[in-house]
Amino acid sequence: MIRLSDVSHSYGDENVLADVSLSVDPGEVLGIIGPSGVGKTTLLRILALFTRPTAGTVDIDGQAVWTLDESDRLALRRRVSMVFQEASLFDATVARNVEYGLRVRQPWRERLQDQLRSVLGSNGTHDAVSEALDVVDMTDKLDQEAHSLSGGEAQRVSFARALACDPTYLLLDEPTSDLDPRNTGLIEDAVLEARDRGIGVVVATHDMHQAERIADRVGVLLGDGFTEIGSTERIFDNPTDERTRKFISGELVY
Ligand SMILES: Nc1ncnc2c1ncn2[C@@H]1O[C@H](COP(=O)(O)OP(=O)(O)OP(=O)(O)O)[C@@H](O)[C@H]1O
Repeated sequence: MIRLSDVSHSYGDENVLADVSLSVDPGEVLGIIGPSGVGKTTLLRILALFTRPTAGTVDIDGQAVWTLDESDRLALRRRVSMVFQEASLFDATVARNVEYGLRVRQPWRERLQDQLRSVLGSNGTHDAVSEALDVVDMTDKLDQEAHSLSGGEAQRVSFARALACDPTYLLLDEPTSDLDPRNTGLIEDAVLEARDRGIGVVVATHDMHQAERIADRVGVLLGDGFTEIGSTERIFDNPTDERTRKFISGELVY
């Protein structure tokens, strides 16, 4: 479990998050909804251990990550994959892009072992790469150059790159904000497949309907913290906080 307890974060004088607490379990989808600029990316970066919060604690499986030394923290960080809002692929084929994600996440000992024993499947592609591309329906584009992909395809490859590492936790920052309905549906299906594999998925989105479709629990980020966090059904059908109710009904416009 990743757990944030009373986490606050500021950039200089600007307080972005205040006393945020949440937990993410393997095998669930947690949706973080809130308007643009409220701090969703900051929250994901804290969960990914990229950003150290100004205050509060971040635990992974009971270990307070910011009290650990660098190498122990890096070992925990390898269990978390993040997909950014913009797909950032290298100038190489789809397969190489996904494989690269796999390699950089491997501890050097495993990389060495992989080089010593053959890890290639019959078609010359690492099994984890093919499987991850299959989840996003991109196996037929293995050899295509990344720069020639459409925006939706590139985002699906980014997703596959994150999934191929076999993370315990997968963090997605507005994964479909610029995508058409077909690509959005493919990514949403892939999120559910990741969850069914036992991965804990966090999806930050300003699209509350997306959260309603795919999340098991939802946290509503308004102002500098959660107005509430709970089961998707309860948050959408019976919010206890007035600001949540207004945000979900569209009365609260940012
Ligand atoms: N590195 C940084 N330095 C200074 N301010 C920052 C930094 N990163 C984010 N901010 C500020 O923190 C606030 C929250 O930003 P953040 O990107 O976390 O929000 P968001 O909810 O993800 O927004 P969006 O949905 O538009 O991406 C914004 O006011 C932003 O300008």
